[in-house]
Amino acid sequence: MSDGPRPPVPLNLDRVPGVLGRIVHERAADYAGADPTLGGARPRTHRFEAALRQPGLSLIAEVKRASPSQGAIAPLDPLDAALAYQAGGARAISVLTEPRHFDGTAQALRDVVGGVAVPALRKDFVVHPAMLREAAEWGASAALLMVSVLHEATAEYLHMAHHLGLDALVEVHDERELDIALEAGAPIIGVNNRDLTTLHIDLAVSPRLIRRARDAGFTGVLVAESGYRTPQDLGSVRELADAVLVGSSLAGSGDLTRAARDLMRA
Ligand SMILES: O=P(O)(O)OC[C@@H](O)[C@@H](O)c1c[nH]c2ccccc12
Repeated sequence: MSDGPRPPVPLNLDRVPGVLGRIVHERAADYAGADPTLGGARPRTHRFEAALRQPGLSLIAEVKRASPSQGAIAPLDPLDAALAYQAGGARAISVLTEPRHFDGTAQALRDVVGGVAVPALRKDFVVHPAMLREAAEWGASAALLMVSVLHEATAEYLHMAHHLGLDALVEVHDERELDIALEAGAPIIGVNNRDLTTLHIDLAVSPRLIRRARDAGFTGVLVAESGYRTPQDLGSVRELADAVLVGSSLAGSGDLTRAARDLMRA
């Protein structure tokens, strides 16, 4: 059996600025020396993509216990939180696995995968092929790939994710990154309203880049990410995006099922 795509050229993480730069350097150190081989190809189920393609705006609800911008959010039990989100109508669950800034763990993802019916996304700062192999081994349906980190290696990482049977949420924050994602042939593109180098949120970013993607003829799935707290906030993407990714406002709400339901009420 083939070992799949060749290991990619090393990433140049020194170009990544600010808070994001610090985190990706830490993650790269965590995985320095890890085995980059992927193993044999796994069948793609497109489960994550199918969940987001359902009619109406799909909710990806995030298990987020802490963040660099807010510090501690809530001491959630990951599986309880995911079940509550699912009961509130979430069509997919995003699980942070980054340990230092987001209080995430591998076990959180495994617990969620084992306990919910909807697909799960590994939300981490992927800087090494081993992180994708883990995502597949832990049962995730998808992994996050950030163009701001991977740059011209985005297509290669997308190919590796697909080889492992994973869908990829390819995240962009500006026009240049969007063009890289489109060029890479990403079937699912997420537009982050938060600039991860400064943590500043601008809800105008998602509608702007989603329009640009559609104008360029993109027929894949588009996800608006970050900063959504009220149904009114969703107004600017309701008719544009296929899905919205929401973490902090749900995770810190105290009643996750109700918060999910209330947010998505048209
Ligand atoms: O908590 P918020 O503002 O609802 O955002 C959720 C999600 O978009 C955010 O956690 C996120 C988007 N892209 C990321 C990349 C890494 C870590 C976290 C993220």
